[in-house]
Amino acid sequence: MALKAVSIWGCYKPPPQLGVGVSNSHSTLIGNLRYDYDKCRKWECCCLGVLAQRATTAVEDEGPSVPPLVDSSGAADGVHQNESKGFHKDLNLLPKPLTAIDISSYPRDGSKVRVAYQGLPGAYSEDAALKAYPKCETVPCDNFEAAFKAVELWLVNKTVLPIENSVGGSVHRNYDLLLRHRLHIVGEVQLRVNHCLLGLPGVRKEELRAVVSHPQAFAQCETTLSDLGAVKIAARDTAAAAQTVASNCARDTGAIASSRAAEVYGLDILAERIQDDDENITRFLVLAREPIIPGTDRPHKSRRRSRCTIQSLGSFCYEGY
Ligand SMILES: O=C(O)C(=O)C[C@]1(C(=O)O)C=C[C@@H](O)C=C1
Repeated sequence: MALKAVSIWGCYKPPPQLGVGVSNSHSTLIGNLRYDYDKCRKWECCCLGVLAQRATTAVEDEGPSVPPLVDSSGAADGVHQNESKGFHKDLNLLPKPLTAIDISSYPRDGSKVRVAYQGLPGAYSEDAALKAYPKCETVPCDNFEAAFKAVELWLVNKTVLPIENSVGGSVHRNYDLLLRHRLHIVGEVQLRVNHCLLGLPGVRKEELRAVVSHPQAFAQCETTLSDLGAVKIAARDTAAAAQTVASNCARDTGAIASSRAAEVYGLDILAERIQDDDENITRFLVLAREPIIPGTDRPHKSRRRSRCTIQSLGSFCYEGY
């Protein structure tokens, strides 16, 4: 799903998100962000259809991987059986059932890797997905649960999720989700998060009475927030906060989000790098259905060879592996 960084005034239509709405205490403001669940379901079904079709095509293109069995009459086994039943089809030409390898994490037909993330276009999680896979197709999801499900249902290849921030600490909910789902950690992305204060075009920061953002972003920008003295309103992600300000035309409300979110939702940047700690890093995990199996095709060298190997194996033993 390609993103266009265009101004949203009057015409921005957010792309469909996977998943269902989450209740929020600021329902009047945030409620506008919810998408029609039926539309999302239709979109999911459509994606499933496309994926299934793509996978089937890939298998058909490959042709038979095993040579047909030939009986004493010289006829291929499948043809022979079919002819005896009155059919004239070679069974080997029929599409084979899909296997996990057919729909691999790197599609064979050259199509893009699809990476799900929680939030709207312009969220930091999308930045993390694009940092990990610069050419990927990012798929916005309504919540983390939906991002996990998108991988499990083969709608996407991978998902990225924030796991901890250098200032705000651990994202506990995501540890729970990691335990509840059977996805594998296949990578890690460290993203430098530079928060901006955004507002409607022409608004000055002194005019702001409220600020919308993700609770993690609030935790990372406490000094700026106390200087502003504005009321904090929680949003599901920082891009949703930017979208809320833009779509409500709220001149007295700002958002804490990225400079990319400002571009996507047509907002002005009122202040940059407003986080308390300049080294504000969020660590994201990349999850997939299949684990990465370390290769056994190459020998691993060590200078002090056997002694070193025994020592390193010993530390695994010591740690109880
Ligand atoms: O709100 C976003 O944009 C997110 O991607 C979520 C999130 C988080 O949950 O930690 C990611 C990075 C920042 O630390 C702030 C928020």
